[in-house]
Amino acid sequence: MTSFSFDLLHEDGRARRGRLHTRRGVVETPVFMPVGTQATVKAMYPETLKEIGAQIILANTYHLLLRPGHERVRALGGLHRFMNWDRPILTDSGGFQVFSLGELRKIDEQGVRFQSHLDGAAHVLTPESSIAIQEALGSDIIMAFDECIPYPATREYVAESTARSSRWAARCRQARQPEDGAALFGIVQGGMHRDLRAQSVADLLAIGFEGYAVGGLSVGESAELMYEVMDWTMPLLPRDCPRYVMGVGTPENLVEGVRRGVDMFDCVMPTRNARNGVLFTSFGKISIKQARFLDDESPIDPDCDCYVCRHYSRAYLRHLYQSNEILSSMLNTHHNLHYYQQLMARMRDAIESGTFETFRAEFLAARRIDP
Ligand SMILES: CNc1nc2c(CCNCC3CCCC3)c3nc(N)[nH]c(=O)c3cc2[nH]1
Ligand SMILES: [Zn+2]
Repeated sequence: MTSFSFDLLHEDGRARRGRLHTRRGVVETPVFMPVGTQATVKAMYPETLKEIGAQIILANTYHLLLRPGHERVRALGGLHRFMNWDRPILTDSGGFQVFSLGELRKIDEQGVRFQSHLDGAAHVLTPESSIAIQEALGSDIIMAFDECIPYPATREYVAESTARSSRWAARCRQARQPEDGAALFGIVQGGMHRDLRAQSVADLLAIGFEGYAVGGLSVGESAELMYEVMDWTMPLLPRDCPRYVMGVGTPENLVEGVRRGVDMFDCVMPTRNARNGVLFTSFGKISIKQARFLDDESPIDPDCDCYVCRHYSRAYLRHLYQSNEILSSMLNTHHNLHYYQQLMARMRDAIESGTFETFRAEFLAARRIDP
């Protein structure tokens, strides 16, 4: 059983070009991971995900625990077989979704008690059960069970919650089955406090993980504050381990995160925005429902070489969206995910050739909206 490892191949300033070796294949970093909440990246065939360059996707403990149930997925051969995706899958541990989706919930030392947002049934997630669920799903990268601290929060709450997440992290390490080749990542908390972030990193390093995520960001804080927390936290993490910032972000966030030494990202933005008709381009976002696209025969982005931009006009995509056609979500998602993957591929190349700062300057200069 090949175990998990990370190669640091190039550095350009604090930007890093690396390679993850997982039990289900290699992942070139920096990488953007499309979100597949309910065992599907919405509106995308797995074959199309591969065509646009997706190397690894996310799934979620919270959703799959509730439906169809992790034991059912295990009995059906695991998540990869279930959804016909033979590349790596990273699973989040469920805590974040309990807070952002679940109804009534109660958090204590044991874990989180909550009611299903589907049928109100009572459930409990603990560090031990979250790990067991992710193992049952067949996850290749398992996330520690943590509390994503809301923002804003009192310093006292941040300190207490972060200390509890550190205790939970130790329980996750203990709960992991030995050597099944899947990796376990710790998640740094600490809110927006430099000393509490440093304490959280120290706690996790003492336990030891194959990779380290920075949690508690993209929770309503400004981009500047998010970057400041990255500036404090990245240098404290081991240089030879992958760093993953959870729930981030816009194309600009990805460029600024890579510049600060982040290797892995996930965000629902490209897929969710696509279904709402918001499309990403090299010159900024456009909302395809606008009347100005009624007779516009040009592609979404003249600089994009994706299947959608090669075959369909803005006028047609606007028509599909206005008509609430299923193909609208399919084509918009295909283009947005292709844009995100291309952005990451360009950053990987730029770091390799030592031209990341030039890439960043050109990326920022192009951000305007066409008249
Ligand atoms: C959007 N902002 C944000 N997301 C965060 C997430 C979720 C990341 N995305 C998970 C996918 C979405 C559904 C299926 C899996 C966070 N997750 C954890 N465990 N901890 C965080 O601090 C944490 C923090 C986060 N901030
Ligand atoms: Zn395109």
